[in-house]
Amino acid sequence: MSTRAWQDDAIREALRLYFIMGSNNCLPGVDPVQVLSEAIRGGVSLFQFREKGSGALVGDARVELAWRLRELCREHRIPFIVNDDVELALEVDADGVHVGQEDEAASTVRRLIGDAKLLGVSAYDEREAETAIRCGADYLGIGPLFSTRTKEDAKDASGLDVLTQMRELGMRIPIVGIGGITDGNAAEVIRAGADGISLISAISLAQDPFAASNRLRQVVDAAFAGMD
Ligand SMILES: Cc1ncc(COP(=O)(O)OP(=O)(O)O)c(N)n1
Ligand SMILES: Cc1ncsc1CCOP(=O)(O)O
Ligand SMILES: [Mg+2]
Repeated sequence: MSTRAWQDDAIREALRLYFIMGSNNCLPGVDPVQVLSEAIRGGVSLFQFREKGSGALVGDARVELAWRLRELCREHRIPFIVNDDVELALEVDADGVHVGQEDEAASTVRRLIGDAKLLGVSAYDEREAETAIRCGADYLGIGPLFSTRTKEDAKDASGLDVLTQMRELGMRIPIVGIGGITDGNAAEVIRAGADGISLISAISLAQDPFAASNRLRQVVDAAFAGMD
């Protein structure tokens, strides 16, 4: 029997609108705490702190921002995930960690964080997905599905067939799509088999993060309602 604290249905619900952000993803002069606050008000269901890449905060400033965003999520009962950095996740008592293929091995991360925290793993194709599941992933981030300018070292866009094929192969693990997702293609991602959408720029660079996340949440919820 699994000793994991998170049930798949609760994970699927949390994945619906998964916002990822670091301070360098925001418009110049815009406070990331304000962006996340507005995004949560608009319907974000899960948040990942991803402070990396050019212009990212480092050292104490990075940890300080993690704490502020972590507290905001706790206040609103939104799970808080840390990208890449297990030590930081443990320090701020995050709800989980997300790692990719170039990061610390998923099996090691699972051992370090235990069964009470969520483990998200990125996968580009079915083979990486199968390995991630064997290594203890609670959910998969599949992508980039569409082309993205946000991640400097992103692979080429895969398109949506990878999602359809994973479901056809019988993979039932909670899945979130990532990469170039907007309100114009979000419904297709859900219809292809994802439990939710994860995105950065469609919210972090929006003039109105509340309106952007509200619209995205409506598109996702409508796509699920249309599949009933
Ligand atoms: C939900 C989600 N899916 C995929 C990723 C990408 O992870 P990774 O490939 O490790 O790349 P970085 O984000 O670390 O640059 C993600 N962060 N979140
Ligand atoms: C972190 C990450 N992993 C694959 S694509 C990507 C960036 C997603 O950003 P955007 O939603 O702005 O395309
Ligand atoms: Mg990573």
